[in-house]
Parts: sequence; C-alpha cells; structure tokens
Amino acid sequence: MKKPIIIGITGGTGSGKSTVAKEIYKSIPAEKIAVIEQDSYYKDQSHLSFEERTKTNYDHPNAFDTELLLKHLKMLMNGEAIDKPLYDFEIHTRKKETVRVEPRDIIILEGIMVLVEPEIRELLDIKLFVDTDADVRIVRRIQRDITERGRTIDSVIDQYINVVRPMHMQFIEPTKRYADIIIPEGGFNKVAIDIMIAKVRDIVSKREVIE
Ligand SMILES: Nc1ncnc2c1ncn2[C@@H]1O[C@H](COP(=O)(O)OP(=O)(O)O)[C@@H](O)[C@H]1O
Ligand SMILES: Nc1ccn([C@@H]2O[C@H](COP(=O)(O)O)[C@@H](O)[C@H]2O)c(=O)n1
Repeated sequence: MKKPIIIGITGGTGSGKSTVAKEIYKSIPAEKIAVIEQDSYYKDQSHLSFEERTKTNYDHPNAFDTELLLKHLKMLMNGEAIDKPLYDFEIHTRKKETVRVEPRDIIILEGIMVLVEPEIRELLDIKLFVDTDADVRIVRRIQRDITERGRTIDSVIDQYINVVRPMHMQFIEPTKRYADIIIPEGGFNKVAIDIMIAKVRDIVSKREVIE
C-alpha cells in the first residue's frame, strides 16, 4: 500500500473543524478515507477523581497523549490498523472501548492542536486552518457543551474566559502561519469545502491509476 495522504484540520474550539472533516469524509468512498480526532488522544485520567479532572487544562499541549497519536499515525502510514481511543467529555477521561481504524489512502487528522507539535506537523501533507471569529465560536461552544458534553452555562463561560481563550491566543492562533489554506467561517463554507473535496478526489483517482 502507498503511504496515505494525511490532511490536518485545525482551528479554535467551535470553529467548524469536525464539520469540515465530516464533509470531506462523506464525499469520498468510505474504504478510502478515515478521520482521526485529536480529542480521542486526550490523556487517560482514570487514576484521578472527577473533581481533580475538572481542574485539568484541556487547552494546553500537555493535555494530549501526543506520543500515542504519533505512534498511531505512523502505524497507519505503514499500512497497519490502529485501535483508536474514545474520549468521554462528560467524565473527562477515556472510555474503556476503542475503535479499530484500518489504514486508508486519505487520513484526516482533526483537532485544536494538530499544528502545534512539530513532529505531527511534519507528517501532514495538507494543512487547513478553520478561521472563525471568537464570538461565533463561544456561542457554538455554549450550545454544544450544554447539550452534548454535560456542562452548565456557568462552567462553559468560566472555562472559556480563564483557560480556553488565553490558551487559544498562546498556542492555536499562532499555528495559522503553518496552514496551507485558511478557511473562513468553517463548516458551511461550501466553496472552500468543494475545492478541498476536488483536491482529495484528484489524489484518490491518481492513486487508482498508479495502483
Ligand atoms: N459555518 C457554520 N455555520 C453555522 N454553524 C456551523 C458552521 N460550521 C459548524 N457549525 C456548527 O457549529 C458547531 C461546532 O462545529 P464543529 O464542527 O463541531 O466545531 P469544532 O470541531 O471546530 O469544535 C456544530 O454544531 C456545527 O454544526
Ligand atoms: N475533558 C475535556 C476535554 C476537552 N475539553 C475542551 O474541548 C475543546 C476541544 O474540542 P473541540 O471539539 O471544541 O475542538 C478544548 O477547547 C477543551 O477546552 C473539555 O472542555 N473537557
């Protein structure tokens, strides 16, 4: 098998990263593409109490098990399947189950810090930064964290002001400079997504001719 093309999609929380990833995924036959969420590689915290886990800074590079993510990316590049961890945002730690991901021609790696670590960045063939204004992102985050991640409005606002925002300015915003393409307004930017889909389809069809 040829080395897969790895597409990194980053941007702030609520920018539309997973929506962009989903749109690209849906447009390519499932046996050709896989999505890896960096969120799945938040460190396991099952040894800590729930109270202690709520104090973790989840917007710092150290919150991620980058070693395991790198190992898994390299396995996929070598044509080996991985058992991707699953993360539970309600209890701030990994689930017991994992999910098997087979090697594919196209791997999408999506997450807030995929351009932060040089070792990960170097593995990416195409780097996208989804650029959405902070006011829009916080509104989306409030809605999502309350409905899907078991949070209260006060906890989301407190975490955003004290941790998410300053960490975004320190770690995420500066990685825009590494992006090949900056997509304004995230998930429903049809023109940008169609251009990406055309590019990915082109890569897939050229591989089919070569194989
Ligand atoms: N361009 C957009 N316009 C309106 N809503 C959007 C847009 N892009 C994404 N969303 C919505 O915003 C929320 C967060 O998007 P998501 O892709 O999960 O962000 P991220 O993965 O960057 O945190 C989702 O409910 C999604 O449907
Ligand atoms: N236990 C956790 C783990 C992470 N977060 C927040 O998730 C954000 C990243 O995910 P997106 O889907 O929004 O990109 C990040 O900003 C962390 O603050 C959390 O709240 N709890």
